Amino acid sequence: MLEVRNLRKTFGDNVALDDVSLTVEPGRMFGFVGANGAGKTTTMRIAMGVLESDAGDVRWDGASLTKSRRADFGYMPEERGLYPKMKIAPQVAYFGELHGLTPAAAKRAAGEWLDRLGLGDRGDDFVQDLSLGNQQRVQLAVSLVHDPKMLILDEPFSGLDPLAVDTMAGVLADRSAAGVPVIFSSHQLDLVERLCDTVGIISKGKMVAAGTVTELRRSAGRRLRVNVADATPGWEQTLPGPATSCGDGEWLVDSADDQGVLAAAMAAGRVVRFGYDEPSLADIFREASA
Ligand SMILES: Nc1ncnc2c1ncn2[C@@H]1O[C@H](COP(=O)(O)OP(=O)(O)OP(=O)(O)O)[C@@H](O)[C@H]1O
Repeated sequence: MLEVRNLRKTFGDNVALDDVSLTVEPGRMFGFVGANGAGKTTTMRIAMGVLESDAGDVRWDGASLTKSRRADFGYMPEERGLYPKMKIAPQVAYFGELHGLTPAAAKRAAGEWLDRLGLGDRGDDFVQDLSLGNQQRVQLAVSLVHDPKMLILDEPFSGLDPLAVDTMAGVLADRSAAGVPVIFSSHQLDLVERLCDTVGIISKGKMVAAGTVTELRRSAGRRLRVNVADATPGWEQTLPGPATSCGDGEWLVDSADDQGVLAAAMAAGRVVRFGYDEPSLADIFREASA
């Protein structure tokens, strides 16, 4: 289990992280979301020991992280980190050896991961000759080649086509199912909602919400969605709570009085839609980041 506790980090006067904590449990996929500059990369860099925090600590399985324990982690940095003029298969194997695999084991694992990621026939190509999306697959192979105990990935899905997204998502889900804690940052909230057990929302250096998507939905509060065909204009003023128009006669109503909303709608005309509206992660994100 990875525990990030009370991190603080400043760059000059800029407070990049202010008391940031999060936990990634074994077999869980944690989606780390936040606007540009919110502090995701800084948090992950500190977790990987690339950057030092001013305060707070990072623990792995209950103990402080040391360099050698971090060697068991797989990391996809935001700035990536491949050698453009080196061939793909030897490069992935080289990173495996850096993490302690024997040359034979590293070569075998590199071949297996490149096959799995759809690059089995590109092993002799130079990295610089691959498309950006394929370079990203190689970067994923590099982060996985040594069978890491923890995966930390900075925007692994950015710039990938839908098929590559599916491949990447499948690999991460497999690793997570095998018990590996996985944390990744992303701006693709639909993807995070689909893949992650737990989500953390960071805004201006502070964690403003964390939990399962169900928990976040519950705390965001439910609203009623109602649509009345041919209603008299202004009927929404009879509702027992503030209403926001969604267009085409549909309204979102902030009210715990569901029967009161239904009664007002029925009095206004023919009710063609009525029910609770589950906020999407995008809705929750907008609210939490406001
Ligand atoms: N090396 C650095 N020197 C100075 N300021 C930095 C440095 N790295 C990050 N920052 C600042 O720290 C804050 C957090 O940046 P960070 O890169 O962690 O955000 P992020 O959430 O990863 O953003 P994005 O989604 O754009 O990648 C920003 O204000 C950024 O300008």
